[in-house]
Amino acid sequence: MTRVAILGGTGYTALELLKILARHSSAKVTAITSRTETSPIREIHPSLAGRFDLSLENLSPQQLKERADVVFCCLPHVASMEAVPGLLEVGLKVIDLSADYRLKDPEVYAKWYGHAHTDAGRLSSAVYGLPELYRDRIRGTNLIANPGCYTSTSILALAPLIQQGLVEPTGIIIDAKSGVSGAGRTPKQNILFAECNESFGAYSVGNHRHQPEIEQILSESSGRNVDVIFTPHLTPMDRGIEATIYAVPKAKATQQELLEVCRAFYQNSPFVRVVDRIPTTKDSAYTNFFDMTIRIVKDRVVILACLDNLIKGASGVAIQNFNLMYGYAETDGLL
Ligand SMILES: NC(=O)C1=CN([C@@H]2O[C@H](COP(=O)(O)OP(=O)(O)OC[C@H]3O[C@@H](n4cnc5c(N)ncnc54)[C@H](OP(=O)(O)O)[C@@H]3O)[C@@H](O)[C@H]2O)C=CC1
Ligand SMILES: CC(=O)N[C@@H](CCC(=O)OP(=O)(O)O)C(=O)O
Repeated sequence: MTRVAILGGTGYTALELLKILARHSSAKVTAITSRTETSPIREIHPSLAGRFDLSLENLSPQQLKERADVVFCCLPHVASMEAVPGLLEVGLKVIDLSADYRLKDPEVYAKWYGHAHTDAGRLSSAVYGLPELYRDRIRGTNLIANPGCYTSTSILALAPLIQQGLVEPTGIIIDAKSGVSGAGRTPKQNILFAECNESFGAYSVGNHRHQPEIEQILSESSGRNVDVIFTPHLTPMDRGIEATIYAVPKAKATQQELLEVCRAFYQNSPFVRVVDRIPTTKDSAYTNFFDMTIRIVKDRVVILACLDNLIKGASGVAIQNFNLMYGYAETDGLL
């Protein structure tokens, strides 16, 4: 059994992690933290009643080390890079769900997050936790930078065709839509029911922080200089992300040939489904699957992709990373 602690236990990603860990063959949750709450976890997340008896606690790194082997850090960015160094220093492994260790360049981080990086020395060694691209690196690391939800959708959709030189790496347009849980459980005005219900719109146009993350990972993994326009939208659903992506073809290939390239690329990836039909968010809701298809429309390749932002976009992929780090089956807890 691997002993697991969760930081930020009152939030949505923590809840999804706990639901998955409850059915994992080899993980035992031994601590769940909060800065302020001390209630039993079943009172904060009633769906966990009967599954976990733990209460929330405010624990130091040393106290966590006595109880756990690995920590899932479910804190907001900035708060996370304040917590992670202390956890690593006492010898814990860390899977960080925030954005704090995803970008390699601290200046790019400061520009997009509006905050100087306080643990910049670890950015080069943290491993980007997208198993479909970096399975081997994930196996040997102590610090996982778990990907963002829009980012996973966009990278998984584009990586095969960019790596194979089948679409131009520049001028790519990613038109993405997210359910409201993507914004977390911490209250904010734009996610109040009366603001977002029956309403739909774009936000952070041209300046969303997932744009440099998508470009960094697609460029690094393909060896090409990838440039995208990323436009996120908030849609009045609980959960799910859909991305419609437009790219210029670089070589002559039919729709079926492009689908076959993607199927071959993901043949050893149990959570990627390259399908013929157009996927919807309901197909992958509450699962760790990523669904994609391709159409050719006039002179563009159009990729359509969906995942559940809280599972494949956050807590599910975090468990995939945990499984790889500890040598468990990649699907443990997730099917
Ligand atoms: N929601 C999503 O779909 C996705 C989220 N992520 C990332 O995962 C992380 C967690 O997200 P999510 O669970 O949705 O967030 P929530 O807002 O639901 O929960 C975050 C938790 O962190 C704690 N917290 C809040 N502010 C601070 C702070 N300043 N210092 C320390 N702890 C704090 C809170 O717990 P308490 O107040 O009890 O201490 C809170 O419950 C974030 O970094 C997010 O960007 C990544 C991919 C997708
Ligand atoms: C709907 C919504 O608000 N979504 C969030 C993305 C959630 C996510 O993946 O966040 P991190 O990259 O910070 O971990 C946003 O646009 O900020």
